[in-house]
Amino acid sequence: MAKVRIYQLAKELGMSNEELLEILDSMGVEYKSHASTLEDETAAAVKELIGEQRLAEEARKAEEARKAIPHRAPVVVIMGHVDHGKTSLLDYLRKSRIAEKEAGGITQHVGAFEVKTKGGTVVFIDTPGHEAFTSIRERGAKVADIAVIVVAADDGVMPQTREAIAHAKAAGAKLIFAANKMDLPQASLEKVYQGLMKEGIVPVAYGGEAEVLPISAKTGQGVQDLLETILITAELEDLRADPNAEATGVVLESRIDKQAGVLASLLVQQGTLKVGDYVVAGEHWGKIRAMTDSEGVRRNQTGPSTAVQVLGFSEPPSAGTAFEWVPDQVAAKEITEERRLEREAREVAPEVGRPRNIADLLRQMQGSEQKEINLILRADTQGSLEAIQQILSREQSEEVKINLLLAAVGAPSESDVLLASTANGAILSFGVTPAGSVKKMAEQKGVPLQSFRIIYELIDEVRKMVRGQREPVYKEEILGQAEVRAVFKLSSGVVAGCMVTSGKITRNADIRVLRKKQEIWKGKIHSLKRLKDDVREVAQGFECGILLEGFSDFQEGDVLEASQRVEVVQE
Ligand SMILES: Nc1nc2c(ncn2[C@@H]2O[C@H](COP(=O)(O)OP(=O)(O)OP(=O)(O)O)[C@@H](O)[C@H]2O)c(=O)[nH]1
Repeated sequence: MAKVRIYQLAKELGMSNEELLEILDSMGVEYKSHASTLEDETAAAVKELIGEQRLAEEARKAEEARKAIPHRAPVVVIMGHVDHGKTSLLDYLRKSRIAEKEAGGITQHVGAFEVKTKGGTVVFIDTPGHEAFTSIRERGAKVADIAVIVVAADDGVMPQTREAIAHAKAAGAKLIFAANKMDLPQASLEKVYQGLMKEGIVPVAYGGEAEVLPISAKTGQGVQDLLETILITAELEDLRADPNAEATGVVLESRIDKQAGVLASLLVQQGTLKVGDYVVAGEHWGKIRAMTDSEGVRRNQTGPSTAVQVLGFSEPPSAGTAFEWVPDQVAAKEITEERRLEREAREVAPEVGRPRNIADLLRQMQGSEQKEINLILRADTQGSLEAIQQILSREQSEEVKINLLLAAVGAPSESDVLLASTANGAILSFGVTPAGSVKKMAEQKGVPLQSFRIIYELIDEVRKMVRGQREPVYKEEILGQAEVRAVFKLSSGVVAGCMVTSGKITRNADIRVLRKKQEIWKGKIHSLKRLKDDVREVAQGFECGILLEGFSDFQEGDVLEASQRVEVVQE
């Protein structure tokens, strides 16, 4: 390699000769002038140094830019076991907020409400429960920064408390615990502490990091402390949002009102939403005609960490969908139309790319340094659950970590599927059978769900995965057959006009051409059309045009057999 002269390197690095000479001086490199040549190693060292300096400068600028963005209020969701007091806590917070205002203030249900304290504002999502929350998360939007997990202090940690913890963690929310019903004589903070410790959560009182606040949603005792803890947690999280950015956020709720039309509650997370703006949410769009805040006040605009009810969507967007600002109606229509078409294509396409069992999950992680299997474990009894957990913890290896999202007694539920889908995890059940609806949902979402009757078979499965002993085995599955009824020679190639005589022909299938039952060619489809349209599949009884990749010598009466490779689930 030709040696580089100082002025050449300066040019390459986009700096002046003087600047580069200064750097060379600081490195102790000797030279005569800017025309002197540099050793290869010296040039490489200079480049590395400059690269590092530039990276540091970029990081500093990025941090400066971030700091210039104002803080925003934390958004909090309340979760917990049934009857532990989620609704009561929300009611208390809502009432205390109204009491601070003039009596008689009309509140408006907009999906979230603000509680203002001396230390700052906290936004609470109006609906308790983790399913809704996780389905929002599953759609890719993050709605809550903090989850308050309510645990009734007379009852202690219960199955849904565990689920709530798992869901909140999977969603990346910070957890704060509220030991509720402390007004009851049988309430025991100690019981809540013990229950949490069993889940591996160590309360501050025991030297750990988990904030556990004793409260009563009935009397209001401790609620102020809870609010303060939320604000402190939020401060540590350093939550910021740019009010000048294009508005984005999440649809919290939507419904059709007989008089007003479509009402949607939106949580603005970034930017400022204004009356007159166009927004898209999933496959729906709207022009914001009016906005009302939680106090029932008409607004012309609203900034980050606020919820408003808006008028202007022509159809209700689904709760949990992210929304975003778009410049005009043309963009709104085009984007929503594109999304609709994409969904339709997905619906007819066979599920590809989605993991179907743990081996697939692991393969997807190939390349990452430490693989982590996210598992949900369901078992018939606490005893078997603990036994499985203990053995599993020994099965982890340097490369593969087993991360138990949730270990609970009872059959896998739809909420488990949501959780697994969000966290890209798998569900293993022992001695319990998932309901048909749960299996179906798992299938739809591509969540691996496997049931076992013998503990060691379950362990064996995980062990094989962890040790990577299991190579996938495929078998061929025949999808269907089509008969060639006519041959068309077009400029694009020779198209076989076919009738699907059994099953279906899919666009991605492997094709075998059979003539008098003998295979004469094997390969892939180049295009599959019904009438003039490209389609993903054609079912029995329908005609279609098939162009193959590399075969054109069709004869009437040839049979095209479609098949696909499926992984054999090994026992
Ligand atoms: N004594 C006492 N009772 C409470 C307290 N908080 C809630 N309760 C009572 O506990 C019961 C359940 O409270 P909810 O607020 O409905 O509980 P939840 O968690 O929202 O219940 P679900 O919505 O069914 O999951 C109600 O009868 C409440 O009155 C409290 O702090 N003290």
